[in-house]
Amino acid sequence: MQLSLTRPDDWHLHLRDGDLLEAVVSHSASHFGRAIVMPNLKPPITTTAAAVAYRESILKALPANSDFTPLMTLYLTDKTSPDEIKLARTSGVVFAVKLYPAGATTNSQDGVTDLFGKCLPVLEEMVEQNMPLLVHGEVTDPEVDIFDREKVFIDTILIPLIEKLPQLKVVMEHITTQDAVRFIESCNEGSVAATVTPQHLLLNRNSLFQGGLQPHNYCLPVLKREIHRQAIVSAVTSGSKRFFLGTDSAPHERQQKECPCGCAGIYNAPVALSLYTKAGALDKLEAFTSFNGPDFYGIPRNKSKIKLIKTQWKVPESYTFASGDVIPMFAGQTLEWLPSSFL
Ligand SMILES: NC(=O)N[C@@H](CC(=O)O)C(=O)O
Ligand SMILES: [Zn+2]
Ligand SMILES: [Zn+2]
Repeated sequence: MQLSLTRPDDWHLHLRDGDLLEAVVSHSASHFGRAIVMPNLKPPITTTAAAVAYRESILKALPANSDFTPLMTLYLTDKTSPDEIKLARTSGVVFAVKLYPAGATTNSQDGVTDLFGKCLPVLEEMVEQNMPLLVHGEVTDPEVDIFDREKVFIDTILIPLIEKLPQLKVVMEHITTQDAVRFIESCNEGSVAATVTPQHLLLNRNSLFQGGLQPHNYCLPVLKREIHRQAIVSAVTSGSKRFFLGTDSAPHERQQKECPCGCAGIYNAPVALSLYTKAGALDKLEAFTSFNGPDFYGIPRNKSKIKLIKTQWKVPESYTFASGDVIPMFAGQTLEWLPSSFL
């Protein structure tokens, strides 16, 4: 048995840089046509010039015959200027601007401290340029319980934001809660959408503690209760155009995960497509993986196809690269659908 899908895109991907970029990029390039590449490097990609240079290094790291296309993003700071947004638009290679609330996640220390106080002129220019805002949707107030940070972000930032700028295109990245699903469904289709990761679709917060602390299941926003996971599954299998594939594949070397203060991020690029099939409703899969994303971003769907073959395969325990080991999501487990090469 096999499934044929229009070649999918990944609308939320961390490719890193240097040795790690070289190590991981082919895992994404072998399954996906395009990917929205996150800008949270050290230092972050805050200018169009830096995005153009980063794009060049990604293209250089690709296998020779690959036609994978990186879609670049800018990292929003308190100091980003409206002119930078104009430059981004004219470059033709920057497709979105990413909002990291300062301190919310990996490499977010240069992020935004006060969105409405500092970034309104930039957001207005983004409306002008039809440039989407991608959000890591969590508040950073240490008083707010970590499991509530997404809901509080919706109530205190996202709802006021779309009231102020109803024409701004917004993607709520890596949604984790029933609250986020309801919020997205309440917004205008075509203006506000969400990406869904394999981990938030398949795992609940028990996976963090199953038989002991499981650092390779730790990501941000942190996994939530089962009722929230079920809401995410319903959203993805409903056929709604507002939800699309964004793996949030976020490689960290093993030592950075298995240590006293481990990094947040799950490496799922090699297994993501297989894992999304586990949500069920395979008849709805192609819209989620291959149609809803390009339709929202206003770019053409891919023309080529990829096959998923129904056969059992074992996920490697780890990938060993020159730069160190990276442990994939579902390491050592058996999966049912194997993505094959392009048709
Ligand atoms: N998701 C994560 O847990 N980590 C991401 C950052 C992010 O997407 O928030 C990373 O860059 O490692
Ligand atoms: Zn994030
Ligand atoms: Zn991410």
